Amino acid sequence: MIPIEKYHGTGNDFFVVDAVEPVADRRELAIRLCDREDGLAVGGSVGADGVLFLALEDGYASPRVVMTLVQPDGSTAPMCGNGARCAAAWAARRLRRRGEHESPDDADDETTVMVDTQAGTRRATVDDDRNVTLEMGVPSFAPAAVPVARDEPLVEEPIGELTATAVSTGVPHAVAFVDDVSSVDLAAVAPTVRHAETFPRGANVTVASPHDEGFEQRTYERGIEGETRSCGTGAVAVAAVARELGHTDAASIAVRPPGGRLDIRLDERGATLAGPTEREGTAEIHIDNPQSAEAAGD
Ligand SMILES: N[C@@H](CCC[C@H](N)C(=O)O)C(=O)O
Repeated sequence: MIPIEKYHGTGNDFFVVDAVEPVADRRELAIRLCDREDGLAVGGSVGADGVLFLALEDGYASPRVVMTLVQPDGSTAPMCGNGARCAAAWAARRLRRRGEHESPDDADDETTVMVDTQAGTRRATVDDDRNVTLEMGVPSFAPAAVPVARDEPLVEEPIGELTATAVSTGVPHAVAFVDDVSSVDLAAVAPTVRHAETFPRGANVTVASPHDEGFEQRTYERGIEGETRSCGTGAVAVAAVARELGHTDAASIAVRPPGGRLDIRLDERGATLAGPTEREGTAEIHIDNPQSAEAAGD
């Protein structure tokens, strides 16, 4: 039996599997468990936006968690903002249970964890209420970084029915500002942008519109091929593009995906992404037949 935990960050939900577990085919497991109709049911929902395989390495001054995200279509993503926040919350919970979370620069009620992703190592702080603040690096508009198949940054250009700006926040996003995100038929307009030739590795498609304290956000994700309740790299992309296009000069920007609120800070050192995480429940699966899993509850 393989233990599974379920976490979400503002509605972007993930199964978590400790990397020590003997999973021979991670792709096959993710495809099966994440299916929204026939996948694994935990905490009142079926399936998930991905499986996080996490390896906790605690022999460092700040413990590290090595994160691999396998998405519902079996692809891996180099970065996931909400996934990395959930990974940090998972690691902090383990460390606290072992009584190992103290490090010299930790505040009393915070745990610092380094999250190793394919996009780089990101520092995360986790408070007692499972709010996680994650360093996200410097968003890049450089064509090679996104990547886009051209020599100049792609800024406010028409692609399909959207006017998009391309940015990398660890993964590629095409961000389009619209009057009202709720009036966009994202399932209809996003696939043309997501598969546009200008994005050789595809793109996540994020729409944003002004909101009292910041911006509303909706994202159609690569690897899920549909809209998610929240996307952390997308929220940072909204903030970065808003700043680039002169829609805001605020240092702290609230971005509201359908699943909650994320707070982004931007300065010359890079972006931080902050918001809540939640541990929804647990299950155990037989690796040969994950669909027969029984939710164990907490
Ligand atoms: N939901 C994630 C982004 C996950 C990766 C994305 N689907 C991709 O393939 O680029 C987030 O919170 O950032």
